[in-house]
Amino acid sequence: MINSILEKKMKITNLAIKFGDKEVLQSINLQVNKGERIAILGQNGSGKTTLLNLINKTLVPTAGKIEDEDFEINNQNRCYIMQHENLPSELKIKEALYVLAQSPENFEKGLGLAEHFDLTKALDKRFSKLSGGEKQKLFLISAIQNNPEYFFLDEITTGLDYNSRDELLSFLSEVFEESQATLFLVTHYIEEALRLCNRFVVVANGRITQDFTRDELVQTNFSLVQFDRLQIGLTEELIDEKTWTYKILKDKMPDILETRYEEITRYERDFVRNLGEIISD
Ligand SMILES: Nc1ncnc2c1ncn2[C@@H]1O[C@H](COP(=O)(O)OP(=O)(O)OP(=O)(O)O)[C@@H](O)[C@H]1O
Repeated sequence: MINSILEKKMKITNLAIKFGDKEVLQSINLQVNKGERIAILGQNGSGKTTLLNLINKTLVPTAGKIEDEDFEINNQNRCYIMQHENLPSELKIKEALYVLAQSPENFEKGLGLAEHFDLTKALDKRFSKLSGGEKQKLFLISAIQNNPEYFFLDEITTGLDYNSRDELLSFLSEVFEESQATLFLVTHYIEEALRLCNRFVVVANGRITQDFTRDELVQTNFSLVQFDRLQIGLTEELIDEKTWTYKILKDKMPDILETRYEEITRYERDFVRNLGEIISD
């Protein structure tokens, strides 16, 4: 079953886009298997959201092509969630799930998901009264109730505190464990990419400069500093001393720079996560 899904491919060739005179993406080449969960990483302004929007057809490229006949992405089978989504402030969660459900059965599924993910008590709360984490959960549930095959998630945990982010990531991990959906996730957070994705691509200088599967990361004994390189999208020669993450870690926790990500302690992990937040803000 999984094999037959993975045989379905999307092929992106020499994709480029300009905004006015500004060439944001110049030559993107990427082959995606259906069912992959891809983290799109890179510095601010590198073109991650633009790439996401080209793949989900919100934007039209100025050159190149996307061959995605095997995928058949449309408004019914995709969900697209961004940072700081909004709904009318007076709408209650239950009403939002109802309005956004594609059928009565899907609405029932939404209510079941709300119960499963501890939102039952909040069903009668108005949108304006929800916390940031509750809002993002609501958007995810309202999308998941419609059984999407494709997820386009753009910095959905930015601005959430540690506990809300942790909860949302557990929620999403559970969703993806039980589904064969394809995910494109734009994020600045190492933790988020590692928890949700099985492939990591970095966009820099209008191109994809790195492309790793999870297995490749594990086989190379990937350390934190290497992941930081990936995330920031610089080549080995340019990196070390020039990144803030590296400078701060070197100063505060020199030992963990070469420690394998899985082996660092919870405290160190939180430190790095907070550092990631400071840097990307
Ligand atoms: N509609 C638009 N019109 C003009 N310029 C745009 C438009 N959309 C994006 N850009 C520019 O394209 C570049 C890439 O933007 P994009 O949002 O894709 O980057 P990003 O990697 O997602 O950034 P961030 O990490 O800050 O969210 C930026 O310089 C941005 O200003």
